[in-house]
Amino acid sequence: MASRTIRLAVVAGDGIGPEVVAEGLKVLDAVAPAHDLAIEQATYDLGAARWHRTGEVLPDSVLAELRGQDVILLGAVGDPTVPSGVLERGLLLRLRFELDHYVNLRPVKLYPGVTTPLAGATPDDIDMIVVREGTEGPYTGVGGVLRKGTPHEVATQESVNTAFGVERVIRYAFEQAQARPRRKLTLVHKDNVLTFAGDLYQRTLRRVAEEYPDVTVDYCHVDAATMFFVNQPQRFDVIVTDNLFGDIITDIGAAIAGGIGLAASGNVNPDRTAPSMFEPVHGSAPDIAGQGKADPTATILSVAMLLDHVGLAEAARRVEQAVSADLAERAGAPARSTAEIGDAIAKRVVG
Ligand SMILES: NC(=O)c1ccc[n+]([C@@H]2O[C@H](COP(=O)([O-])OP(=O)(O)OC[C@H]3O[C@@H](n4cnc5c(N)ncnc54)[C@H](O)[C@@H]3O)[C@@H](O)[C@H]2O)c1
Ligand SMILES: CC(C)[C@H](C(=O)O)[C@@H](O)C(=O)O
Ligand SMILES: [Mg+2]
Repeated sequence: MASRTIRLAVVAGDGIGPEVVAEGLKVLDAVAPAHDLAIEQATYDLGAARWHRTGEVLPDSVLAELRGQDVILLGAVGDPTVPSGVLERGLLLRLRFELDHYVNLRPVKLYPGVTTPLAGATPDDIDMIVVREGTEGPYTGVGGVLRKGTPHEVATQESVNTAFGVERVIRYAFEQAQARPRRKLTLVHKDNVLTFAGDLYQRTLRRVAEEYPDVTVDYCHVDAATMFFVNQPQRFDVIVTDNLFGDIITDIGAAIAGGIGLAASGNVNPDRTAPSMFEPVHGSAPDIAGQGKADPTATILSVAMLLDHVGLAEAARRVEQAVSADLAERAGAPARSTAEIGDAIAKRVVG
């Protein structure tokens, strides 16, 4: 009998979600035996198909079951046949909010041999962690619409930032920065315009910084940050930022580190009061769904983050090394299908 069992909830979701999740699970199954790990897997049918069939997005009973799991692996949600926001807000964001995923952890890392659009950039130049706030900011849904459909319509969407929420994500970012060789933390915001929220982030950063004297603190407006991602990515080590800015800069991060098919993430509840959820940064990619073209690497790297989160650092390293070795051989090689990439990485994990 395995010495460790993890209860894993799988929400494959829409579009390429099921395709990439299948490969993530393939690699997880491959790595488990060597680490004496058993996976108790529960699959949850959530997403566009269920919504069409039943009108349900995330029933409370399913949410309650998910709370009882150790960890969640999610593919992607969203479908062109479902009104925009129904699944994104009702399923994905509801999970992040209800399970208190206040850290959205998004590494931006160029692996050796991967082609980047940044001329001359090396893996040393692109190696950062974005700590994106996950439960506040403009994502809370506060706001509304007046006189809808008239020429006098007014739509508001407020950014909600609490002292409690800002401090806990900043503390987490300091811990990340302190554990890395460069020990540098950059706040990315827009405090010259968003003066209330930006000021709360700035004051909190400076107060918490006193407890981390060995971490260098820096600030960058988000518009400038998008530019520096492209022309000076080595400026960044750990970034802490609000929910929306973090969403945007991590797509840029994915692009500079070899593409959205490689970008992994974790929706982390650091206090472990509910299961954390790991998922690729990308969406359901309806333009390539069902064609075996999706790159499952982001999901497989998210599985590595998942393993690390549940305390299996050695297994996580093994998966990351297998991915890195696979990536190193891709340049110039013929394109492979989703399953072929998953097979190759699973084989390396075992071998
Ligand atoms: N976390 C999530 O579940 C999540 C994230 C982003 C978008 N979405 C949703 O996904 C749907 C599509 O959104 P979008 O088109 O803006 O973003 P997207 O990330 O799905 O796709 C953007 C582009 O990247 C490509 N791409 C994405 N993942 C890829 C992969 N693994 N391999 C190769 N190419 C890949 C797509 O083909 C597309 O051209 C929308 O409904 C959106 O709301 C969900
Ligand atoms: C689909 C959407 C709600 C989501 C976000 O904005 O967080 C996505 O873009 C992401 O990056 O995970
Ligand atoms: Mg996004």
